[in-house]
Amino acid sequence: MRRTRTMRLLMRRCSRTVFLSLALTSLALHLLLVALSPLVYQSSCQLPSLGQIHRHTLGARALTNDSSTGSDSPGDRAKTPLDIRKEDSAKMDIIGPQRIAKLNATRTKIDIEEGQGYKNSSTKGARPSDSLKTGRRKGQSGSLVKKPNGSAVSKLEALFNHPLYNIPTPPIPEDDWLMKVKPKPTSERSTQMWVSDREIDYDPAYWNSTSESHPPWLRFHLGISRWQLYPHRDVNMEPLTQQLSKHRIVSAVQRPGGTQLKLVISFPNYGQAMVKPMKQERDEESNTNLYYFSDFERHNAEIAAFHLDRVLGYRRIPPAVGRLVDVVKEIKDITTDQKLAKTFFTSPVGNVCFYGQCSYYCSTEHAVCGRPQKLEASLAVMLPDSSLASRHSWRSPWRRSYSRSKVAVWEKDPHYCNTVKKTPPYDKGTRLVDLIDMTILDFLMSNMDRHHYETFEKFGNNTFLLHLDNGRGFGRHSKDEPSILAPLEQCCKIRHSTLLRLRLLSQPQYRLSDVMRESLSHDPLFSVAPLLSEPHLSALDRRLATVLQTVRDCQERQRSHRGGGADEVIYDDVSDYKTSVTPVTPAG
Ligand SMILES: Nc1ncnc2c1ncn2[C@@H]1O[C@H](COP(=O)(O)OP(=O)(O)OP(=O)(O)O)[C@@H](O)[C@H]1O
Ligand SMILES: [Mn+2]
Repeated sequence: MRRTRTMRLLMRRCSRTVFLSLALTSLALHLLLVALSPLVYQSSCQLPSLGQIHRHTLGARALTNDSSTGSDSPGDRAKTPLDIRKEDSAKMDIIGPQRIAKLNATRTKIDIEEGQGYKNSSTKGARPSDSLKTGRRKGQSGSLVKKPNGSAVSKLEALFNHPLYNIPTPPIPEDDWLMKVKPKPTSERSTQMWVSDREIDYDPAYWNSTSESHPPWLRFHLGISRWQLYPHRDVNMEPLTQQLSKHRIVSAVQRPGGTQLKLVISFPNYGQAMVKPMKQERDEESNTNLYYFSDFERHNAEIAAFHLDRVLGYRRIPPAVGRLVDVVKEIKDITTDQKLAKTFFTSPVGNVCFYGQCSYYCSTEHAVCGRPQKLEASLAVMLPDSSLASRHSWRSPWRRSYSRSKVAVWEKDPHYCNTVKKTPPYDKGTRLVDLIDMTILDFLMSNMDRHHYETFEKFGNNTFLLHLDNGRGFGRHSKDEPSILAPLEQCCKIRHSTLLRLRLLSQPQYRLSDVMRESLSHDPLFSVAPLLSEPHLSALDRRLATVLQTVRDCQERQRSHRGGGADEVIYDDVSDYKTSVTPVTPAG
């Protein structure tokens, strides 16, 4: 009896040991698995390419769940593109042919009426955009409107709450995201162990599959889709712009290519930005004797263009913010670019200046100068490197001649659009109306320099157009440039969703100049001076009226030529809402 009991006791102890060791082995295996599968970011390539961009390697250390990049504010940890991918992205407002096709299956009723931004139950109580503060600021003065419940709301919030900016959409298919997060094959681990000698300047990168561990610039990259650069009410916008304007700059080099001086700077979390320095005072108008191709690039135009693009509901310009850069501490002292370093000097009044190397205005006479060291600049978040997401550059069919004597074909041939319409990629899909969207943006800011536009190659011809390089906008407020509208005038086509938003912006309760003033008041440089002077803001309203008049003229011409029938001027991208959409009528 006693022996049997001892045996049973021994057996129990033995099996406990076996279970314990099994559990320990399993735990160890799990830990090993976690350690060997850091998650990286890829489109066609993977994180090593990211390492190439920054001349550093990161992924090998992305082994832990520790999100201590030391830079993200608690607000960063809200909903991110990755989270959005996982959940129903019903709040994302992207108008594209594919999406519209899908909408046929998911008919949604929204009620768009003149001045009835709160009628849609789905947007009732919607949070104001995270990138917009609710507090009243100087730039908001006179821009408050009454909600149906009597409380006041800013015009910009009212605009962004409007159903036209909150069209429910089905989830975005996996292939419609520009970048992917996927487990990194373990074999590449060793290549990522290389450590740069300037490592000390950068934060350790503990990134994994959880979006909270990603820095805002990476979240921005992961949030780019086939139809837009970032979603409406992007919770990442505030942390992203905060970092651009405040983060320590650890590297500054000249960006090669292009005609004018610009820099690429890097942050400790490996984020990068394209920097354009201030070259012209806000209230200065471009010299009328300068051709558009020899005009200065303006830092405030880059910033204002980003705001305008967002206000128009396009979201096709990379976020850009203003910053007072210390030209000594944040450029001269840290640059590894010898060519750039050589061009620094102190002006007769003691300001630190530099001019860099480029084909236009890179000389002592055109140097950019700090006061005495602080220089205003625009910082635009860099798109994913082309080794990760290649872009196609398209020559605009309405490109100007870039010659003092030649005239472009479109300037001589009023039927030029008939040729363009038959030419790929303008003969199919939304390319033509996308180009006209861009035309409207350019006319509003009077940018004559849109010689090219870009698209992400991954999405082929069926995608949005990137509106990069907006520095030559907002040069003159006292004059409009009707020739910029040539594509709209000659093709007489406009996206319905664009037209509806433009009409909304022409109404007093959403007035374009008011929402732009308010939007720009959130830029850090607002404390130095408003990004756009009042005459520039008024010019926006005047030009918007011209765009709407051009559309009406087109419709009138069409009616008189062909009689009644369908409206061929409007490209119908909102037909699914037609039953419930009451057209927004223009003011006046
Ligand atoms: N935010 C960005 N991220 C990545 N690349 C960018 C970004 N903005 C611009 N670029 C790229 O850099 C190139 C040069 O920038 P940009 O056009 O603004 O400068 P530029 O001096 O005006 O050039 P150009 O004289 O050719 O018009 C652009 O053609 C574009 O491909
Ligand atoms: Mn340019």
